[in-house]
Amino acid sequence: MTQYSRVSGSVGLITLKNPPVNQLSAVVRHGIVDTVQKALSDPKVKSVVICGQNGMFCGGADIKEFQTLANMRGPPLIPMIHSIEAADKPVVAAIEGGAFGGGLELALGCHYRIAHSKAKVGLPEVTLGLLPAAGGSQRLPRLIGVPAALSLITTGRHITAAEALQLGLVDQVADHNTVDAAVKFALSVAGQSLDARRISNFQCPPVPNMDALFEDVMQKVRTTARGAIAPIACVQAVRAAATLPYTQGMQREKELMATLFTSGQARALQYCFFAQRVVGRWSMPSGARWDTSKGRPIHKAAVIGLGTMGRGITVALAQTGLSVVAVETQEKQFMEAKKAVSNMLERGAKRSGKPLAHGKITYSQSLQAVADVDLVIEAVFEDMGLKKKVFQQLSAVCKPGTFLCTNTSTLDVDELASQTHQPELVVGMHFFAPAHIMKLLEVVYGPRSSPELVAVVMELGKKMGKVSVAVGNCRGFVGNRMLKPYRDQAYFLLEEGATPQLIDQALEEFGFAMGAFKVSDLSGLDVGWKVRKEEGLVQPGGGSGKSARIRNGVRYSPLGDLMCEQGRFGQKTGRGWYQYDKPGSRDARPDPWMHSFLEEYRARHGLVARRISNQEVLERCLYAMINEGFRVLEDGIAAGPEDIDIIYVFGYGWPRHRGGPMFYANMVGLEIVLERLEHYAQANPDMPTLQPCSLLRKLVASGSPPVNKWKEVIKNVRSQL
Ligand SMILES: CCCCCCCC(=O)CC(=O)SCCNC(=O)CCNC(=O)[C@H](O)C(C)(C)COP(=O)(O)OP(=O)(O)OC[C@H]1O[C@@H](n2cnc3c(N)ncnc32)[C@H](O)[C@@H]1OP(=O)(O)O
Ligand SMILES: NC(=O)C1=CN([C@@H]2O[C@H](COP(=O)(O)OP(=O)(O)OC[C@H]3O[C@@H](n4cnc5c(N)ncnc54)[C@H](O)[C@@H]3O)[C@@H](O)[C@H]2O)C=CC1
Repeated sequence: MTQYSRVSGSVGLITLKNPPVNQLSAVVRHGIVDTVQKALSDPKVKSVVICGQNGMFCGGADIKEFQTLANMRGPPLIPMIHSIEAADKPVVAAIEGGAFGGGLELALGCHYRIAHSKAKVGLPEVTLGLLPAAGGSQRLPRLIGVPAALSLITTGRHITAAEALQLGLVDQVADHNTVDAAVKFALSVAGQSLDARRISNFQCPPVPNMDALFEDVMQKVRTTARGAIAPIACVQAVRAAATLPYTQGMQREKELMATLFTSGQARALQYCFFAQRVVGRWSMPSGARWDTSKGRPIHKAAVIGLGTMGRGITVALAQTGLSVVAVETQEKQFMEAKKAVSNMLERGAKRSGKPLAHGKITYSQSLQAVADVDLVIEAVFEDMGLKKKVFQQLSAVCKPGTFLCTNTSTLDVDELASQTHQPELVVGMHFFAPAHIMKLLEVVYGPRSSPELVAVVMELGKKMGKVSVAVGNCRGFVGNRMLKPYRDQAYFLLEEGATPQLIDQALEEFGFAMGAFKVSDLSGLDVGWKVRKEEGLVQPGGGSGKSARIRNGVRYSPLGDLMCEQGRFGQKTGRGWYQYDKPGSRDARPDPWMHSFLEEYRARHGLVARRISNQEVLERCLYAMINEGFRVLEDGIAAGPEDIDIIYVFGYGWPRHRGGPMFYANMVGLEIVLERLEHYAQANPDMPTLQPCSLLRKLVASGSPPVNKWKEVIKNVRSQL
């Protein structure tokens, strides 16, 4: 709703009231239209202030209304904003908290904008697969110029009040009560001419070499968009602002929005927005939940092992303001880590403009140094024997009640918990490299893990700026478990006739940041090789005969092992599935050696290369992964499809505009996914990961309900077990 009052004698004060973020639902839009009308027709009112309740101006259109066009009743935003701009009394927006999307567009229709110093503003529509279509794409470039508007609109980034002031987006910044400041300001401008304040009448500030600017921006946007259409439409809309009169620009904005609005991409991105919030409301099979489990404050934390991961985790913890004890036993690593952490912190401070967190870290080469910490994150080598020893030591050294966490990427968290005196105080905190940058944190609980600990770790993840997803314990947890069948299929396709480039290109065209083989080169082929050797899967020389490509009755590809035997570990050795200029270089080039290697391999194993289509690459890699996702749901390892999708979007480079693997399956059609899996499973009886999982069959049998209804089917399936 919207509240109206007259304050200071002659100022009409309109307050948006719609928790949680005063989003512009139909009722609010009605309220604005009515109260603006009231203020403008009241002769006692000389100026108007629009603000939002609870320290928040407005979070934009009500995204929930976008689910169906039929929901979008009530006065449309565009004429509402026009009538504010056309008013003959000054209208001032008092921006506290934030003005985003339609909220900022509303403020741009006002004649003046005053923001609190802690407020943020932005046009994040692009992140929802849309563009600022309530005049934002036309007014913002007219106000702050084309280059700055392009930067804000194509990225959707939120900017501070200080930056907004510098850009001329707001007129004043208030340190104290913004509404009071706006009322005072409104009194001071009452009666003044508004001709120069209506942004739609402005000309865009001229840009030298405008064609070149737009070409350049479009090229950059196309590269980073990875197939997303909204950023491209945003550039086109701003171009219309720069080249067309306002009314025609608005027409173009409307046309572009109509295409975006009905696109599957907008649905996927809006699903991701809500899914990200759903995963914060975690639950455990025991019934413990986010709203009934209370954590306790963590003041001091420790990191054990300062290798690749430990360094990033130390930085992420220190940046939250915690005291951190960083432990590394090897002298060389110890010295290098200190320097590396300090550089990472400096770079982080430069990027964020926040003060350095150096002083909060103490370094030690002894585990004894962690005796008084509240929480430990272990990040030593991926070796069960070593980790067990470290957990036994931690259990002996740490004060009672200390939370013990492991950053293992695959090992059994329960087995580690069983090494300690208080197994209920052990969970996995699976960070992704680089740990201080990557947004995803998988929080892995076991059957004995205490809800208090899960609450603590989820909260800590939030403080570190992570998107934390609570999942159950199994090999590879959710992310790496689902990655295995995806990677296996990529290897099998190589055997059958594909090349690394062909497969990667298909996956990158789909929208992945990197194809499976580029990722493998980046993370190092030797990592998986070590694990496979420990599991007894590796036969020197790749083995021969029928058994060479079968392990435990299941198809196995020794290709990765053969690559490692040749020292081709990926980027680190300058040779992997691709070749690189030098070790450590990132520029992947196809390697002609690969052609003869694969030919020779196929000849040895009696395989005849065939043409592999992009469609087969996508179906086999993605549907195998999705099928495993259904198994993860069936096993209760993930609470719902949102958890899986968020893990993939934030941790594995899955294109956000495709919503995550489970949402994608829903978009494709579950019956189609099932049919294709059946087809491939029949052709490859030695690949059980292609055998459709029973949950997928049950979902199809129950009419392929939309993704937000899957939990009900899963509940029924699980109750029948
Ligand atoms: C042909 C059709 C023509 C149509 C023309 C329309 C053109 C347009 O211009 C379209 C738009 O406005 S699109 C909307 C643009 N606004 C945004 O993207 C802001 C989204 N919200 C945020 O970024 C953060 O919530 C924010 C920064 C605001 C606050 O962050 P916090 O971390 O403090 O809080 P959250 O946990 O994110 O959110 C709290 C609860 O609020 C819900 N929510 C947030 N924004 C919403 C919004 N705009 N609409 C509906 N619900 C919204 C959010 O879901 C959460 O609730 P729960 O999910 O229940 O927890
Ligand atoms: N590298 C990656 O991309 C990811 C790794 N992980 C997991 O993180 C853990 C660490 O991996 P990385 O950082 O890559 O390994 P790393 O080999 O770079 O670092 C491990 C560090 O632990 C130190 N260390 C070994 N024993 C120790 C002990 N008893 N006390 C103190 N320090 C000790 C080593 O000296 C080394 O510096 C592993 O469990 C791994 O599976 C998880 C996610 C991603």
